[in-house]
Amino acid sequence: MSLARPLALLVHKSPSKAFARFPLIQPEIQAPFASARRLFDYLRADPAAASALNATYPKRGIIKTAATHNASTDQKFTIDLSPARTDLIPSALRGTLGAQGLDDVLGFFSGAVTLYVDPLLRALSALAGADFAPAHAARNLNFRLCDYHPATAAPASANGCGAHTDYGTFSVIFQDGTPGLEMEAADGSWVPVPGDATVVLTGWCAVVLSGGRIAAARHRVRRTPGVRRLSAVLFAAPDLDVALRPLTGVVPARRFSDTVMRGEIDVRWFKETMGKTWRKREGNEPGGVRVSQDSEIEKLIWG
Ligand SMILES: O=C(O)CCC(=O)C(=O)O
Ligand SMILES: [Fe+2]
Repeated sequence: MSLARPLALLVHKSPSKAFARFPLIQPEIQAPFASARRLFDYLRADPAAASALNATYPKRGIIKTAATHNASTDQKFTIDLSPARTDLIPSALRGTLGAQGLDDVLGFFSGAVTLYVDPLLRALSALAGADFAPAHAARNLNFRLCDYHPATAAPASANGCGAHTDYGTFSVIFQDGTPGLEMEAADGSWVPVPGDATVVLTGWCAVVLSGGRIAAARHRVRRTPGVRRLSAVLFAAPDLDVALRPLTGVVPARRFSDTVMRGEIDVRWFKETMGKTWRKREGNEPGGVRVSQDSEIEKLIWG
């Protein structure tokens, strides 16, 4: 019924049969997981350092540890960075954390940006039949480290990260070799992704900009009790002032809501609105945990 083509690339040496239909590319860079682990361990052992880091971004904080006391939310810890946030860290703290793994982590993300952002924007442009580059000129990027640590409020829970669709254009997920990431197949079943694959997933903004010619990939992370898993994710989204509607020149593959077609939603508003339900699922904003944030977004986008 729809022409939508999901973009799910796996960078994996020995592709499993389940992903044979996806294009595969060789891994070109590895995330520094020993350094990421060191950074999480250092910040969790030193609450004063964690508070000092969070004070550089008082709106939301940088390291999030709600899972230590909240059993019903995602059972993970995250460190959310961006080029702008990193610049706000005072130099003494930056030096301390740099030696505790942050330098390696930021060096890695900067290499990943160089290697992945332009080629992936070109790939999406080819799928959509319109140029994605102008809407991404200002580089609205976020870097996230996830630590699915066994010691959380619900150590036996399998819920590492609830089912969701990323809000932006694409996300590149680097994994430490531990399985747990799953992608939703067309029939609604969950397909495990090999733990050593690097995965490129598209998000809601890719769906809208491409006029529905690119689909978004719903995914989740399941935990194995007692097993620690780390991931590093590079998120790319359109510039905040871009109107969230099909790019000029795109013939929509399906009907969007009038709100979207009139260009009434911009990326800043969409990110803020989606982020709210997101943070509830992750336990970083008060409110009930929603079963699905995606149905609400679908209503807004498809009308
Ligand atoms: O940890 C992972 O593999 C995925 C994390 C994720 O989907 C997210 O943070 O949006
Ligand atoms: Fe995600």
